[in-house]
Order: sequence, then structure tokens, then C-alpha cells
Amino acid sequence: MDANSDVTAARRGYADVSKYSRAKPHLNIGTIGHVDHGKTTLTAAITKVLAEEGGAKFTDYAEIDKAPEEKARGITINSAHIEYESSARHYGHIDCPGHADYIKNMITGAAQMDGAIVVVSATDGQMPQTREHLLLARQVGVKKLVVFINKVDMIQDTEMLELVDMEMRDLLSTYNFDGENTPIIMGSALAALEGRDEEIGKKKVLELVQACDEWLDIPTRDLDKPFLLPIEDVFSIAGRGTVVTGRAERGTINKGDEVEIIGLGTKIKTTLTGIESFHKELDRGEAGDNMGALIRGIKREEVKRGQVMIAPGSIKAVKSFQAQIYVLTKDEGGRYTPFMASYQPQVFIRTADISTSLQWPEGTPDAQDKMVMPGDNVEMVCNLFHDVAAEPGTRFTIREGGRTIGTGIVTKILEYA
Ligand SMILES: Nc1nc2c(ncn2[C@@H]2O[C@H](COP(=O)(O)OP(=O)(O)OP(=O)(O)O)[C@@H](O)[C@H]2O)c(=O)[nH]1
Ligand SMILES: [Mg+2]
Repeated sequence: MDANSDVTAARRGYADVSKYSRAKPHLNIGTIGHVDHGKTTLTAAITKVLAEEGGAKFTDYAEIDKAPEEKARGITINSAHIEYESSARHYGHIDCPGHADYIKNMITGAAQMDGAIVVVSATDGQMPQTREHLLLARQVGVKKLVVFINKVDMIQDTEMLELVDMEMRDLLSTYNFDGENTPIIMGSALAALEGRDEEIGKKKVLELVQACDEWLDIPTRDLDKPFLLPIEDVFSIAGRGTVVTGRAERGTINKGDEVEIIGLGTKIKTTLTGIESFHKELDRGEAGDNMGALIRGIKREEVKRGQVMIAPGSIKAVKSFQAQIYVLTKDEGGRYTPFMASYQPQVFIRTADISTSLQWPEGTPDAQDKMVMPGDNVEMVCNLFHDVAAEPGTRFTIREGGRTIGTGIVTKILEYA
């Protein structure tokens, strides 16, 4: 899913959005963390506190928690898209009602998070889902987090708070986040939401927003990335040459630029001699454009759907990678039965459709007997029968007999073509 539709999703349903300033940089964030630690309460509290400052519409707890069902690649995800703005930025914020929804959302990127707020209850400290969400955040490419230690109204013992702080910094470092410098704010989301105990309530929420402004980085937007066009179709135009068509996924391209076409056993360099979009000749194409690209000196048979046209050297074709995979339940249209290593589905990456063998990563105990159940979230190795352009962060779906049975995101390249 591209950045633009994420933004649209994040802004869906808010009629007054048009009055918001577009001048502020936009960032997609969300609350993550263990069940009941206060993610939804904090989300509501942020909108309440910022509404008082004039940068949000107050969205109360019930409104957030009855999140609409959304379809992302055949998977139903319940998630609330909220928006607010600080003095520095405009935020799209996602809160999911359940653990399974966080997993699906993060793997499918239904609402991609550029950064996240980890909510940890001071009464429990880190719990299994705190760890699982941190791992997933790392896997899907979230680089920085801010921590909110919640429910401090229930803790008298300040040593306890120091302990939670220390443990969180250790945990962040374990998952390759910057444990030492990550901002950790301690407060009470409920106090802020109920408008009491300002010292641990409203003040701390404002501190949290400020920490997000200062610590979380604005990601590189699609337009600023190197050019990539997934090839959908190829034509031969008499007297002109070969034209490839598709929708540019990222970057910009100019007539006359050198390009490379890779994947499915091919690696060729050529020059873009013409760009056409909706029957108009263009000098420049950019992310989001549907375009036809005229390429020099290439025969129609040399190029096919599933390959990508790229800025030379910007991405490589691969034969094997490790990925975080969510396997759909039967209610989501997925399999009824488990599968094991050596299962061979089709992997769909952009416009490519490739037979693939799934294996457990090296060193997995009892790999021969290990089963993957519908609804599981697993990390597996994908050995592709043909090479395709991919890099960490590339998303794909897994299909079998024409239906989607899973979705995944590349975490590590194991073998290049
Ligand atoms: N005492 C106290 N209770 C809080 C605070 N924040 C949240 N709670 C309570 O903790 C419970 C869980 O809060 P939620 O916001 O629903 O937690 P959640 O993380 O969204 O939970 P799930 O979405 O089910 O994972 C609710 O009863 C809240 O009222 C707080 O700062 N102090
Ligand atoms: Mg919740």
C-alpha cells in the first residue's frame, strides 16, 4: 500500500480535515503494547489534550474501540484511524482493539506506522505482547519508538517505576532500538482523559507528544526514493519499439534516463526514450503515475510482467529471503488445515507470481515436525523458483489455488540472483 492511500485512510471520516494545515509534515504512528495496558485510553487522552490546544477533534474511548472492520488483502482488520496535530506535525494515529489485529496490521501494512508509542503498564511492566509488538515493529521497519509507562497513579513506590524504566531500555536494546536515548514518559492516560491530576495526566501527554515530535523521524517519501515500476504488461508498437506499462511505485523518472529491468532471469540496461500517461506524452513520470514507457533497443520477448523497471542498481533480484508471515484463518478465507516445511504455495510480489518453497530458518528446533496453523504469525524462509526484485520491507501475499492464504513482509535477504 502506498503512502498516499495510508494518509487517506488515516484521514478517512473526518469532515473537518480540510481546515487542517497541510504545511506540517505528516507522520503515521500508533499505540502498541500488551493487552489492557492502556493503548486506547492513551489514544483518547491524546486527542482530548490536543483538542484543548486546538490541534485535534476529541475522540472518546468508545468511538476508538468500536473500530471499523477493514479489508486489507482479504484480511479483516479492526483498527481506528485517528488524527491530530501538534505545533510541529500532523499525525495519523492507529489503535487496534486486539492483539491479532496488531499483528495483521503490522505485517500487511494496512496502516503503516512510521513510528510507534509503546504503552507499558507500570503495574505489570513488560509482558509477552509488549515484546511481540516490539519485535514486529523492528521486522516491519519501524526505526524509532517512544515509550509511555502508564497507570502511574496506581504505583506509590518510585523504585518500581525506575525498574520498569530500566527493563524497557534493556528490552528496546534487545530488539535493536536505541534503548539508551529513547524517550520514556511516565504518566496516567486515564487521569488525562478524565481531566484530573494534571501533573501525571495532561502534562505527561503533552510531554509524550513533544517526544514524538522530537524523536520520531519523518520517513523518506515515495517520491524521494529511487525509481521503481512493476511491469504489468508489454507491447510492441510498430515503428517505435517496445513499451512496458505499469503504475510507478516510487521515485521519479525523466525521458532519456538510464533504467534497468530485472527479475525472472533477466538483467538488462536500457534507456527510457518516451513516457506516456493517458495518451499524453510526458517528460517526467513519478510515483503513482500509470505510465507506458518506451524503451530503446529491447525486443518485446525480452521483457515480461513480474519484472521491474528501476533506477539502475537501486534494488536487486533475489532467490531466497526470510520473512515474517501471517497465515489467514479459515474465516478470513485461508486454509482449514495446517502446513509444514516444504509447503509450496505461490508468492505474489508486486506483479510477479512465483512458486515458492517455505522452510523453517536454520537452527529451528524440531523443524521437521513443526506445523503452521491458520492464524499463526511465523518467521520462515521463502525459496523462490524464479528470482524477483525484493528487499527488507517488501510486502507480498501467499496464494494457493487462486485464493490468498497468507501475507508477509521480507525481513532478510538470504540469496541474490
Ligand atoms: N488506574 C488507571 N487505569 C487505567 C489507566 N489507563 C488505562 N486504564 C484502565 O486500564 C484498562 C485498559 O485500558 P485500555 O485503554 O482499554 O487498554 P488497551 O491497551 O487499549 O487494551 P486492549 O485494546 O484490550 O489491548 C481500562 O479499564 C482503563 O480504564 C491509568 O492511567 N490508570
Ligand atoms: Mg484497546
